[in-house]
Amino acid sequence: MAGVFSYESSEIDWCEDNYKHSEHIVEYFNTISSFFFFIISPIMLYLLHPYAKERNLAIHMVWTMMIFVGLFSAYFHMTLSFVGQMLDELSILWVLAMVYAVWFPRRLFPSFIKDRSAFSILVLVVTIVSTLSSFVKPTANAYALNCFGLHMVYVLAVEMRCCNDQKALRLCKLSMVVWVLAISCWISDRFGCSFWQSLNFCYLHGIWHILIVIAVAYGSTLIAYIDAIYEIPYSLPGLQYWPCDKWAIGIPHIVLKGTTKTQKRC
Ligand SMILES: CCCCCCCC/C=C\CCCCCCCC(=O)N[C@@H](CO)[C@H](O)/C=C/CCCCCCCCCCCCC
Ligand SMILES: [Ca+2]
Ligand SMILES: [Zn+2]
Repeated sequence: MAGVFSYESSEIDWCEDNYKHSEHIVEYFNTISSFFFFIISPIMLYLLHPYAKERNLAIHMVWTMMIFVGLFSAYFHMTLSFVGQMLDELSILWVLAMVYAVWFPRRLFPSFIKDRSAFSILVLVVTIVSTLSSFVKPTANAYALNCFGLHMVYVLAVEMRCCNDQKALRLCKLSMVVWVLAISCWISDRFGCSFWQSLNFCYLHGIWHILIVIAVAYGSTLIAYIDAIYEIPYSLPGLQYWPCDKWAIGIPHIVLKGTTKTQKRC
């Protein structure tokens, strides 16, 4: 039993050299880069608050759980233990489940689903089954998670087809580019390690950590914006960048220019 906690008990070993910078941390750069989740998550929680307050406070679960993804990712790369691997992957699975439950467009629900509560129960059942199956062949989990990720990207692309808001279209292109770069780093680290070792550059998985957080921040804001347009249209949602809207890059967030629940009551 203790074996599952022991260093290097996971079948997965990323390209970065083990114990290169510390005798206690197996993959140093991969561990350090996981802390990027701790920087972005509180900012996203703060920026999404006006929209979450208006729509549903459960939305905050997404970025709260992302803090745990960062924590478990750091623990996994620090130890490369089997427990670390499962915590890392299962935390991602449950964030994805949360994203589906709160943001999956109602128009795309299967015909036998009546409302979002019924859809959330379906997501919960699928997630529990996936959690149990993840112990059958743990090396396959990461590929399954990327397939769910790919499905989210497809949903976003479908939703953006009839959008003519220039700011949203630009954000969509940017998030897709960052996601493609991120997934290229992940695949290249997994399958092209000997090439990167010959160049003495084994940091692609750490770069993936940084890029995927940015892609999720951009993509989740966009899907939340589309959700706000359909679900709380009276609040006149718009997109803005933090810290300065005029800058070419920044962190996108939703601003509500119309009435809110509290104003409606008055
Ligand atoms: C369409 C917009 C929806 C955006 C919301 C997507 C929600 C994504 C939920 C969690 C993503 C966190 C991923 C971070 C992983 C960091 C930990 C890590 O590196 N783990 C690896 C082992 O160390 C493991 O091998 C990785 C497995 C693959 C995870 C796949 C996650 C899919 C992410 C999809 C992102 C879509 C962004 C869309 C932008 C257009
Ligand atoms: Ca390694
Ligand atoms: Zn990782």
